[in-house]
Amino acid sequence: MLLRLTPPGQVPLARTPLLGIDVGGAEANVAIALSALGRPVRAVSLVPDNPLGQMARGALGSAGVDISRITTGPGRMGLYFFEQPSGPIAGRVTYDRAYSAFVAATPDQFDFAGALDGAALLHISGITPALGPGGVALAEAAVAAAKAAGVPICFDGNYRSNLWSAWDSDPRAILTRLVGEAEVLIGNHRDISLLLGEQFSGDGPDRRRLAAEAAFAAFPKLKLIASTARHVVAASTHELAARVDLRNDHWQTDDMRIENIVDRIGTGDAFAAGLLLRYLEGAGAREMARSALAMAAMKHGVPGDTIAVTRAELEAFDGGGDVRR
Ligand SMILES: O=C(O)C(=O)C[C@H](O)[C@H](O)COP(=O)(O)O
Repeated sequence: MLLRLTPPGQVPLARTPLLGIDVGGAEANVAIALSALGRPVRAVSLVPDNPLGQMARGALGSAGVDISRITTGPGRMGLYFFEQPSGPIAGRVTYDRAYSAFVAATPDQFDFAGALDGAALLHISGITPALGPGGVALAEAAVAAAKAAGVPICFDGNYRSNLWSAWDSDPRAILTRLVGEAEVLIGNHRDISLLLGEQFSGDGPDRRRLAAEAAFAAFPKLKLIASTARHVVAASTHELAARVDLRNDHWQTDDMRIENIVDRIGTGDAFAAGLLLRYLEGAGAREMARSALAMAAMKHGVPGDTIAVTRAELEAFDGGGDVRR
């Protein structure tokens, strides 16, 4: 978990007198979205014992997530600054999260086995190991505990090159070990290329199928691979499709055009929540892809890193439009 600081409007970070504050973090975003959709969710983390840690914990707690396993420890809260895309200028993330309380923690400070008691799934993101050796140790301990308890694992690649390049890391080796234990992988052909050291040729859906087949062959535990396909038309207009590959089936939705984007951060995590909601219910590829795409699409209209919509709101989603009253 970390806090996001955002200049209002399109003001550049270097000149802003004001910053808005939100709670984010890949796993936390999924936890909040799934909880709002009606799934019981428990979060495991460690935050500093100060108002910033309380804010992070509080965001999960007020969304109905079980925060009894979020403890406190010495160190700081991780931060990041986000400049929204603006016309021809790309958006930008500036991280300020080294030496966070979370990465300073060691696996023995967590009771992963206890936290996983009764769990249907462990969700973990590739951002956690990208944080440094401390993050790798925590991610590996959580995955080992899930494996020992027979709890399936969902791994969302979430590749963050700026985090991996900030230390002497070997992302391929680390991510390969984690994905090797996963039943669900959220990642596209580029994530799979990074894992396998192999490029996939072809266009769009063909390349994704080739990549998925290679990943299924390399990682025998994988049952499901899901990804988004994004086409950036303009800063505030994107086209988005969802793809789900099972070993014996696949589904790719049509492109959905999303205009007047308010905030694109957290759309991948909203996608993960929509996917997992239906995966845990045993839905097929088409239903999972549709639910994941609807959640991702809706997140583009919500400021901040997180989205909390109910199941009824997800099911009523029809691409937006006028005011309902
Ligand atoms: O970058 C990080 O370290 C974070 O965890 C902050 C954000 O909350 C997630 O990155 C959102 O991820 P997307 O859903 O892929 O946009």
